[in-house]
Amino acid sequence: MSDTVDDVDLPYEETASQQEKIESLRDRLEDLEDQNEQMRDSLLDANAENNKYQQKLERLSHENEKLKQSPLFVATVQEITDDGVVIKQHGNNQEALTDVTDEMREQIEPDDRVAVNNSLSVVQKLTRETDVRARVMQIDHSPDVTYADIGGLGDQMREVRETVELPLTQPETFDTVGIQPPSGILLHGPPGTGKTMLAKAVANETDASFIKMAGSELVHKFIGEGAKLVRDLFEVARENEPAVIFIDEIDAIASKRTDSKTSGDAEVQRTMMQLLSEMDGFDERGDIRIIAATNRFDMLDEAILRPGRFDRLIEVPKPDVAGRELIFQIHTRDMNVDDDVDFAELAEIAEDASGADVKAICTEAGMFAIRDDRTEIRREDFEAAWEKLQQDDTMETGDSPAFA
Ligand SMILES: Nc1ncnc2c1ncn2[C@@H]1O[C@H](COP(=O)(O)OP(=O)(O)OP(=O)(O)O)[C@@H](O)[C@H]1O
Repeated sequence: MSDTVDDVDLPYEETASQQEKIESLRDRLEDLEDQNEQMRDSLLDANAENNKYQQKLERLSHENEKLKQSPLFVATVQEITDDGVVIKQHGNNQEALTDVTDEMREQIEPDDRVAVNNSLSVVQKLTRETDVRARVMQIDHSPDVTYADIGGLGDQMREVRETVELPLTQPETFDTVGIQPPSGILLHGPPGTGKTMLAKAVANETDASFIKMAGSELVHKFIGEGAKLVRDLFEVARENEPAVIFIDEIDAIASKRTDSKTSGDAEVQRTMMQLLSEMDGFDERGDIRIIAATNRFDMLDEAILRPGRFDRLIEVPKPDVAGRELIFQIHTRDMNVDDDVDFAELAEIAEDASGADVKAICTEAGMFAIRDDRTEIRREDFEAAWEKLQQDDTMETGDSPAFA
């Protein structure tokens, strides 16, 4: 708006008469008014158009949100072709050819997992966070359990160290002796006896990542994905070498074959086969050790116990009286315990308690002291805690005194 009168191109000659100048200026004014009118119309049209697009955008965003909210299905990208994207749906394993936006096409690649809606359009690519594998697989780069935290499992600890720690820390010893280190070890025994702790401790003491997968979650929650998740598990371990893979509740994917031919069984079989084939390729696996755990040893399929697979079986029983005493000492390390508390005596009383039970007794004893407005935990607190635990357990299970 810096125009001054001097800049304006006057619509008349300097020599024109006053009357002619006025006429010319009036004409120019009319022209300008017309132009102004036209521009205002265009502006109004553009505004109306803009509103229309704005509304459309809002509607589409809303629909997009709705699409994302309605249940989505998980599929794996098989192939990206000029005709569209071939996806394989999880659950029914059916393949479908679907179209994707250019933007999505750039983001995805074969083997990616994607969420699809009812009409099988790809709505989003699953990232590691949203991806189920992040939910079935827990990766702990430095677990905080040490051997000193485990009470009463001397023999088991020695065996775990020999079979897991030695191949990781001194692989050359095995080369010199000319034997292959055991492939996988299987810890079996009642719940809450320290199987997970053993696996975590050995990972910690060898500076290995601890990668845990729960067998039951694998087959019950992520139907149709078991085999892929097992493949992913080993891939993640390779990315995080040295690593200890811990498969908890392995019975869920490796129980004896049943005669029933339901699709669920077929899925479990596929998952187990994948696990076996990963284990059979163990030689190339480098710094990865595999530990599995089960409370249902009797249920296991022989196939997983063959040489080269889980060929080292370690029983992790409930602690004996000396073990319970040690576990009491471990779990009261940071507690303000009265001098009159005798752990040997408590260990006698808490007969049949597992390590997890002993821990629960300690925590509960602390709660009794707090409720009684005390900061020191007395012998009667531990006794009351054990009583309570037994009662709770009888109410829950109707039988066993010790809970899992
Ligand atoms: N031997 C033990 N020494 C010290 N604490 C123990 C011992 N066993 C169990 N605990 C306590 O119980 C908790 C549960 O143990 P853990 O998860 O290792 O048992 P688990 O055998 O893997 O059980 P599950 O079969 O139910 O998975 C541990 O975090 C620990 O506090």
